[in-house]
Amino acid sequence: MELAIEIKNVSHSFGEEVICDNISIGFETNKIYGLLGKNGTGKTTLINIIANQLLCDMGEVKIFGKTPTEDIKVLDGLCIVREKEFYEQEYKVKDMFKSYSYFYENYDHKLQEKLCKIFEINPKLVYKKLSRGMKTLVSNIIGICSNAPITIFDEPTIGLDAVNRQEFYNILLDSYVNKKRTIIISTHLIDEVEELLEKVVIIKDGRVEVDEYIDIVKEKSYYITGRRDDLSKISILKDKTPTKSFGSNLVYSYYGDISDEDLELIEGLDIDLDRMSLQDMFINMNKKGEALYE
Ligand SMILES: Nc1ncnc2c1ncn2[C@@H]1O[C@H](COP(=O)(O)OP(=O)(O)OP(=O)(O)O)[C@@H](O)[C@H]1O
Repeated sequence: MELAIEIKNVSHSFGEEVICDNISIGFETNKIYGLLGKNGTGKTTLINIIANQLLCDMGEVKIFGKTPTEDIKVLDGLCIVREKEFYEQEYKVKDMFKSYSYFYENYDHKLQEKLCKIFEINPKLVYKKLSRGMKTLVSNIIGICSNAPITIFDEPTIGLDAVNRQEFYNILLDSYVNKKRTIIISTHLIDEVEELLEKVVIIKDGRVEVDEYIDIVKEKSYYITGRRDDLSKISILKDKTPTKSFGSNLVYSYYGDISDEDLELIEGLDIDLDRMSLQDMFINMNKKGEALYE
């Protein structure tokens, strides 16, 4: 297993606030990752550290086996796509494409033309006159056409309508199938990326909560429903708070393995075991569950 990015024991704080707390992740080559986390969990901070745009307090990041200090050229293999890029606002879109294309040795100009037609972007327009969604599309087109060995999309569908969101992900997948590379999509809109992802990394409270193949994540995500007294016999639910209750029935959301003893009990008792979607798993994992009113 070759690693495109190796994050080793990275910690970073802004003032007193710990954002990354000893994070270690290996992003493999030629896989599509979802980097998931609630607002403010540090996804962008981590991306900035990967891109060497922010120096972490501790730990190190290797790109294809080397830190940027060892070889600054490793950063050439990286394309970061985000809304707040430092684009020259007065440039025409076509000039922007041209200047960005120089950074990427495998930039696909033909695909760029096709994508402009599909997304109805007029390359002759001045960038600052584009709508918010169109600006996002320009960034995404650069990201797709870069063919960079590592492409990171930070919230790539901000401002896009439902049609363009779907179209963007379809095109991204086609492009990936045509040329395999490491793609990381940082988002909290999980439903729309679920089908695309091969691996999922979930960040919570500055730590890596999940780093797993999506099929395994799905296999380990359950809703467990039954009567309160039956469910009290299931050991994995001890000390857990139910997600919902209706009458004498409770629903628990559970992520993890289920022991054979618990499975036997579940089969023997009147308990339902249902799969939980990635989105629901993410929401339940991050739920605070505090009452709004006393
Ligand atoms: N330059 C900075 N100085 C101080 N605090 C910062 C700075 N950049 C980010 N933060 C703080 O670090 C935390 C993580 O921010 P970050 O932008 O990395 O989160 P995120 O997971 O990308 O969030 P979102 O999903 O909302 O974009 C936030 O509390 C944010 O206020």
